[in-house]
This record gives sequence, C-alpha cells and structure tokens, in this order.
Amino acid sequence: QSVCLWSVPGAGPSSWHQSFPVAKDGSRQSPVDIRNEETERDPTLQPLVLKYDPRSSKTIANNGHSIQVDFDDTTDQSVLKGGPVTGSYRLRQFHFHWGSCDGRGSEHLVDGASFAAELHLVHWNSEKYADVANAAIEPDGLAVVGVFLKIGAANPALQKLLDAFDSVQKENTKADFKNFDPSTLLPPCLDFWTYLGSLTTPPLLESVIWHVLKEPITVSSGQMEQFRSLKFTANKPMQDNFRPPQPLKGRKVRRNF
Ligand SMILES: NS(=O)(=O)c1ccc(C(=O)NCC(=O)NCCc2c[nH]cn2)cc1
Ligand SMILES: [Cu+2]
Ligand SMILES: [Zn+2]
Repeated sequence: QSVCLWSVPGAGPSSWHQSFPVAKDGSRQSPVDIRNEETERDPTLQPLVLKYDPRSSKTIANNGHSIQVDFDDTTDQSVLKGGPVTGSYRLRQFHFHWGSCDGRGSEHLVDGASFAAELHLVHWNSEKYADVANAAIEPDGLAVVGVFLKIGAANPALQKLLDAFDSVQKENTKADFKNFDPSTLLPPCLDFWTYLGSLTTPPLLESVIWHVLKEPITVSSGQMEQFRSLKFTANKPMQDNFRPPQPLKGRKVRRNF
C-alpha cells in the first residue's frame, strides 16, 4: 500500500474489510487465539526443520508498518521443511508486530494472553510456485513461523537488529543488513501449533500455513522501547501494528507436542 494502513487514523484493522472483503467473509483469517485445550496433538506431524544461511540476508527496511529484513530467495539457501508441509519453503523475509506497551503487541494469543511482540518468518513454496507473489495467492503458497517475544532478559541476537534501526528510523527507508543468521532469533525448542490461515495485513490472502512456536524468546522493556522509536507514516511512532484475533470458523489447531 502506498499509505500503509496502520498509520492513517481510523484506517486500522476494523476498516480493512471495506477494501478487502476477505477480512470479514474469509474462512481462514489470521491471527487467532490459540486455546490450548481445544488444540489436537497430531503424532503424524514431522519435526520442524529450519535451515538458514546468514549469507542470504540482504537488507533491513522500515516499510511504514513494520521493520523487515529481506533475504535473497533466488536459491534454496534458507528453507523451512517438515512440520505439516511436504516440500521446501524458501525464506523471503522476517518482520515484527508489537504494541504501544509491553502488555500487548503479539498477533496470536495463547489462551487469551498477549505477548509484547511477535516475529514472523515468511517462507514460500518454491517447489510448486515461481516466486513469492505467485505463491501468495495459493492455499499452500506460504509458510509463516510465528515466534512470541516475552518481556525478560535483554536478547543479544535481537540487539544486533536493534542496532541497525538508526539507519531505518523513517518510513520507506532501507539499509544493507548482511550476514545476519535468523536462527539466532529462534528458541531452543521448535515445538509448534499449526493451522491454515492468512496474511495478517492487507491483502489478507488466505495462503498461509501457520507454525506458531510454543516457546517464546525474551526481549527487555528497553529493547521494546527501541522498536517504538521507529516512525510510521507522518512521523507517528510505529507501534500497535498488530491485528486482533479472528474467528476460527471451525478450523482445528494441531500441535506436535
Ligand atoms: N504478518 S504476515 O501474515 O506474516 C504477512 C503479511 C503480509 C505479507 C506480504 O507479503 N504482504 C504483501 C507485500 O507486498 N508486502 C510488502 C511490504 C509492504 C506492504 N505495504 C507497504 N510495504 C507477508 C506476511
Ligand atoms: Cu503496507
Ligand atoms: Zn506479520
């Protein structure tokens, strides 16, 4: 979107259905509140395999509604395999969602509870589709890994990212960001919940196989303040860029733990 839809007052998630009817009429919208009691353990789920090569990291950008690190996805350098998916999904980018205070900010909830932020690692099905744009319109086109950020000790891997924020303070700015290994942002345990969902920002396409990790990583309050120092459109602080939970509409959330 030229004017990103978070920053214009009254143009947040509650008005997206005007331009994107799938927001209201869709059957597999994201995020959702994961009620653990209602999830189903599925022993047939394979372990999640995330193989990331730091040489594929390219740039860091403030795109007006999040901070995003883009990867070279012209070859299978950084891929997701296993879990509920067959085949291999190529890492394209990762970005974050966070709140204006530590008590909110994540998109998925667990038993109604929010975390301070949520990391999304976005992969596309490079075995079946030519590029991310073509994959993004297919029901099995994207695989996104969600990692919760919980307030606790400062996270040194995250600090490397935050130190690069000075060069992307303003909206629509981009800087080199090479040799970053996204696996440093993952928790030691890759247990996950999985369900069929969508992009959580416009165009809200219903093309995402979600893998939400059970174990959060930590972030300190001070580090969260650095996220909030980034600017939205028209110099507004970038924060509260999360969509509230959407109806499950009969979907089952499975877990591998
Ligand atoms: N939150 S999430 O469900 O993980 C997610 C949401 C949107 C996209 C996406 O690919 N969205 C289209 C697009 O082209 N995004 C470019 C960035 C942009 C859009 N508007 C301004 N900059 C990918 C993942
Ligand atoms: Cu946008
Ligand atoms: Zn996201």
